[in-house]
Amino acid sequence: MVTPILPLEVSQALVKRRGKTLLGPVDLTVSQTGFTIVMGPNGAGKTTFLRTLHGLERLSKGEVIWQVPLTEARLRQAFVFQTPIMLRRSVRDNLTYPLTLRGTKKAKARQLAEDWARRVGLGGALDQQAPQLSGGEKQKLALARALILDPDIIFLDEPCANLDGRAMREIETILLDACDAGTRIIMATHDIGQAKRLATDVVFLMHGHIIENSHAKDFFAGPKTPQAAALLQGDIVE
Ligand SMILES: Nc1ncnc2c1ncn2[C@@H]1O[C@H](COP(=O)(O)OP(=O)(O)OP(=O)(O)O)[C@@H](O)[C@H]1O
Repeated sequence: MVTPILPLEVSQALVKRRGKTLLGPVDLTVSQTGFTIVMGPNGAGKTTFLRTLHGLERLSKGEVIWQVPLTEARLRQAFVFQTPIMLRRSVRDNLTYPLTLRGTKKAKARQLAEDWARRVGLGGALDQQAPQLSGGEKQKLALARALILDPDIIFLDEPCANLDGRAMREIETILLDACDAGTRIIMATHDIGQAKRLATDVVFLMHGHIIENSHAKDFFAGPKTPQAAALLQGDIVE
């Protein structure tokens, strides 16, 4: 049996750059299942927080501990950036590339690429050059490219920023399906409606600190902090 990589234990994690604290110290346990939405105003540290969990940020102090060795944990997680970077190749090649890098046979990789392209609505675009796709299509390709590796956990940094309602809904459906299939999801968003539609729990950040970490139902029914209450009311939170 494969050892689960979760729960993830974040202990006193601190990220400082040039004397400025960007994040922390933060403590958090990421459970094995669920859809965590990370909220907070601009500059609160959401991106830094996601990057820290994923292992992209050098910690000034503290630890991020997976249940498996780090080299293995790295291979079993994925990150989707707000502005995805596409290979200057076809949609098909963008999808097969991460697989062949990991040793998947060419025919199998092509098969999976075709399956995933279809699942995200890009079945008709397999031979199109990826950089020529629309913003929403690029985001769907970025998602497929992450999910094709069947990660245990996926981090997403505002994947729907600048997308219209239809593209957003399509991406949300893909994410909810992945979550139902057992992929742990942690996603930053500014969109309160989206947070309500997707979250099982919410991490609310202010000035690099987690000031709330609650079940989504509790958070949206009655946030514990005035900052979160203000944000949910549509007030400006700084
Ligand atoms: N490499 C860096 N060096 C110095 N400061 C940084 C660095 N990266 C981020 N910051 C600062 O850290 C703070 C947190 O940034 P971060 O991008 O994590 O916030 P955010 O909540 O994701 O913001 P937004 O909602 O605007 O995307 C900001 O004040 C930012 O300017």
